[in-house]
Amino acid sequence: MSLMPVSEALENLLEGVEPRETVQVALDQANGRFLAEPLVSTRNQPPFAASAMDGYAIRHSDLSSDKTVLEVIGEAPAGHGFTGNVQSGQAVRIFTGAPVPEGTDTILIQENAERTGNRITVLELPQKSAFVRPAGLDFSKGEVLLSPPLCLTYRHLALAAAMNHEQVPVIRKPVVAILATGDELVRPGQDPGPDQIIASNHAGIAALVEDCGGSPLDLGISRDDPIELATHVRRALDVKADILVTLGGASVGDHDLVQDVLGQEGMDLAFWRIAMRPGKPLMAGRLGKTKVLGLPGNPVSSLVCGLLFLKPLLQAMLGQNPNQTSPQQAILGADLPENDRRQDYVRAALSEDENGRAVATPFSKQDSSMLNLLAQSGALIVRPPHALGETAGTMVPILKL
Ligand SMILES: Nc1nc2c(c(=O)[nH]1)N[C@H]1C(S)=C(S)[C@@H](COP(=O)(O)OP(=O)(O)OC[C@H]3O[C@@H](n4cnc5c(N)ncnc54)[C@H](O)[C@@H]3O)O[C@H]1N2
Ligand code: MOO
Repeated sequence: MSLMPVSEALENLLEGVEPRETVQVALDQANGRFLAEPLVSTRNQPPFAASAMDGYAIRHSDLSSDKTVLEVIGEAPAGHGFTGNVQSGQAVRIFTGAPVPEGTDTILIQENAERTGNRITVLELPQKSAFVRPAGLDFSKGEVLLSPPLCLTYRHLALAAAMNHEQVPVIRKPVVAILATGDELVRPGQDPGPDQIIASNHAGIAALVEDCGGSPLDLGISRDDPIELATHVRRALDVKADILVTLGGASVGDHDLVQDVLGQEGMDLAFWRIAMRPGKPLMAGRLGKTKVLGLPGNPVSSLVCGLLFLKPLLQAMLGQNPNQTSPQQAILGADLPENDRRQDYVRAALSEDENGRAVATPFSKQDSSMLNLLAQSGALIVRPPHALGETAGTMVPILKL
């Protein structure tokens, strides 16, 4: 049986995937969303020369090496500029953020002025233009300040607000319909029958989808019954899901019906079975405009395939560079045997040595049903097909979890 290499499968999956459409969302809905179009400033910031300190707006040319005395002729709080023109020998009381009055060019901070009635004495000479923020210091009208690809965070949203955008154009969240399959499964919180287990993959994959910026849609659990499976699959198409993720039923057993049913529903199969462990029975295809990703049922296989395939697919749909999970290096913490023909993703504890370097120590058990070990793992050690045995202390590529 030939197995497709991981890199080829990923390339195949991402081929021709375009970012989803642009939607406008309010700033308070935009955190963590992906910017769809360049954001252009609609104004200068600050829009006027503004004081950066509380003090007095003065004319620098008035200052002399002797103690200069100036007459205070008015006040400029933030939001209320002084309207007059300041002449030689005059000053205006000013506060942080207020426009610098006409005729003045320098701010004398109040700590360096002694005030008596309407007069101030300059105690320390400021530099010319001290504490004046020129108009447009931060940015100017027409400048492109934010550009895709970009995941909007608090910093970008504050800037978008300062540019006077009430809404921002973001890429629509891809909808990922998630369908678990199997007679043995019940939802978390339910009482399983004697031969049943709790469906865990759904919770993990839904969280991964959210982390990646997608919108998970719970299609529930289908029994191992072709008619029930087909009904669930059609629901994913009815809601125009961008991706249908099936969990389980991907392998070769008599009750692994997923691929047959999807085929009957019209799926174009792109690939099935890849040279990867865990995750060999991974399947991908297309049902109309919906991408189909059939993840293996074994929980660790499901989640590792989610990380390696579903995540990049979502990144591509969100206009991001989908190669963000490139491996880092760590010191191997224990010997590893020779690898077979499947690229291996070895669950490993991550620690630091005395020099602060990352150490990845593989767990001795690697069964793909063991979620507890995956939860304890800090990294996956990536082992290419047919890698030779490696001894502790060598450098190995890892994917941090
Ligand atoms: N004869 C062969 N048997 C198997 C092969 C093979 O090549 N030849 N491949 C094995 C590999 S590798 C994997 S991985 C599994 C995956 O099989 P399926 O995708 O068909 O998954 P199921 O058989 O439905 O389930 C496998 C296992 O996982 C449990 N499961 C399923 N869904 C969930 C869920 N949502 N949450 C938690 N656990 C789930 C299920 O109960 C099974 O224990 O096939 C091997 N067999
Ligand atoms: O590929 Mo399966 O995922 O080895 O357990």
